[in-house]
Amino acid sequence: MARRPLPRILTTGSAQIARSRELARTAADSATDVLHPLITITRGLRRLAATGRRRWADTPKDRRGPLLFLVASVVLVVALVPYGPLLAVISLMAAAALHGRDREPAAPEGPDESQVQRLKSLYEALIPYFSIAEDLSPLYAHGGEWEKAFPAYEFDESGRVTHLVIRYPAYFTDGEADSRARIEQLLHAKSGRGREYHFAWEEEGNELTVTVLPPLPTDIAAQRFVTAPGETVLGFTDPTQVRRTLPLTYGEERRDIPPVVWRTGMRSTEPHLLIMGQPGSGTSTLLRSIALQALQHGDVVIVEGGTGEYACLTGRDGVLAVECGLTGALTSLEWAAHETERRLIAANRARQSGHEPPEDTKRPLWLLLDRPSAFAHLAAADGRKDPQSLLQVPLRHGRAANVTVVVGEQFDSADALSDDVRQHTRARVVLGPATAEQLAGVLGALPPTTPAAEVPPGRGYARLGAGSVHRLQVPSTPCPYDDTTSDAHRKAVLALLPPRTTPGDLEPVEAEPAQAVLVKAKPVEAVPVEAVPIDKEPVEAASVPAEAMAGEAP
Ligand SMILES: Nc1ncnc2c1ncn2[C@@H]1O[C@H](COP(=O)(O)OP(=O)(O)OP(=O)(O)O)[C@@H](O)[C@H]1O
Repeated sequence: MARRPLPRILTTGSAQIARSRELARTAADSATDVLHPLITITRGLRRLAATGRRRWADTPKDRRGPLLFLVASVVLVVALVPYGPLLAVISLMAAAALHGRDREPAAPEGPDESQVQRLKSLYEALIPYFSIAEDLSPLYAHGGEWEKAFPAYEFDESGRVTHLVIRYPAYFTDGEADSRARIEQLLHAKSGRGREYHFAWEEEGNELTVTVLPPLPTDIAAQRFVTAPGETVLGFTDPTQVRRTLPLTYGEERRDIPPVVWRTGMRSTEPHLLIMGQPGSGTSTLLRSIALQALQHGDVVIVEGGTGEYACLTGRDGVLAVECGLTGALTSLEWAAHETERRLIAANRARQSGHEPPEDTKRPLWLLLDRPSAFAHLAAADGRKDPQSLLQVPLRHGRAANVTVVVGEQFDSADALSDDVRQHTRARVVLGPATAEQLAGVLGALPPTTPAAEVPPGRGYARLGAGSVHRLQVPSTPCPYDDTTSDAHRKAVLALLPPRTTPGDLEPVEAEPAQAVLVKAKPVEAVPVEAVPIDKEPVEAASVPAEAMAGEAP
């Protein structure tokens, strides 16, 4: 069959067509330039009309009548005012021109080339971990589709991953800490260097969500936190796991930050705290912060074996003792052990007789020990008791007696901690740089985040009982006599100190108001004393049961 010839225009006129196309395009461009204001105003009018329609649809039916009346009145007034209609038209055109302007060009969708490259290399790196030979249609395979494995991703301005959802096959052993750790290490090495990543494993959906965590704020000064009695703020954390926030003052600014709140007292499941860290990591600062909060509602005994700098607390209302020497430490802790027993016995008696526990058993008593291991060494050299042995009763029975023990210690002296301290401190904090072994040893679990490249003082992790591990930043609570720290932060601490009530050099033994109260309370029961005409001081009558109580204790 003979071929039909092509129309002439297609065979000979291609150059002409191209020229005509060019001409048409230029004409269209010029027309667009000329008509641009008109196009903008038309677009604006369209948008204004759409907004008006939407508003009308959103207006409840019962309000439409009055609205219509209002609009009609405005139109009438405008129509009657001299030049009103002209002004109205000009205003409408101006508003339309304003609304009709071109909006910001939409950001290009999907990752750019370098981002695709990053995701691809991450995908390739995960293949050995997320595939097995028996899998006939593996999600992870060389040359496979990374889009299926990474359903969601976000990048920062520098092109680094800030959020990534990773799908993995159901046979991956995501319940095993080692398997998880391998993936977390790989992701950190490949895209997280210098930043902290949070890993959320969703075992049911076989998905891992990786999120970059912003650094925790380091500029929070000591202040009165909005907490209930029995609550102590250890520091501040990420909003990912803590729903509660505290309103905080930052100079003149106010911000809401999620806190790590530790509950103490009778109903607490973690009534005592252990803080571990490297030298200079901020353990003394945290102890000072706890002391300032504790003094709001209770009494504090401080035993200092390091360079904790608690001089600012000496002689303040509620501070029963600040001990730096072995003898003082032993005396204070011995008293604290007896006081715990006394409180227990008094509370038990009250319970048995169907009364409320006496008031003097309810006031919280805090024993704060900074580096007690320093005394262990001294005591051994001197052939005396290790002060830590006196913590046995407060640690074992403190919860029922409202006695709380906080121990701060350095990693290199961890061996010197007594078994009681290890067993009964269920609230744990690690401050400063720490290895995975150290973190797991103290917290009993690894944090769900990668280690920070730079660890500021007061940065670490907290775990309350069997709860999750939280990142933690302790509020800056410097010793106010330390003039190397910020003036504002020192002043903030000074403002929180209770007034001085006793001379700074008083011995703790003299500061035993609780026992004195008990002694005075006793003669009420000792009715026979009143019946017999003996004008003895009640102190003598009461001193017998007080001693007997101490003797009864286990
Ligand atoms: N949360 C914090 N915010 C700001 N600075 C802090 C914080 N914690 C500690 N620092 C600063 O770090 C330094 C060391 O703190 P601190 O004395 O509390 O550490 P430490 O662990 O007790 O060490 P050491 O036992 O060697 O004294 C101090 O200068 C202190 O001001």
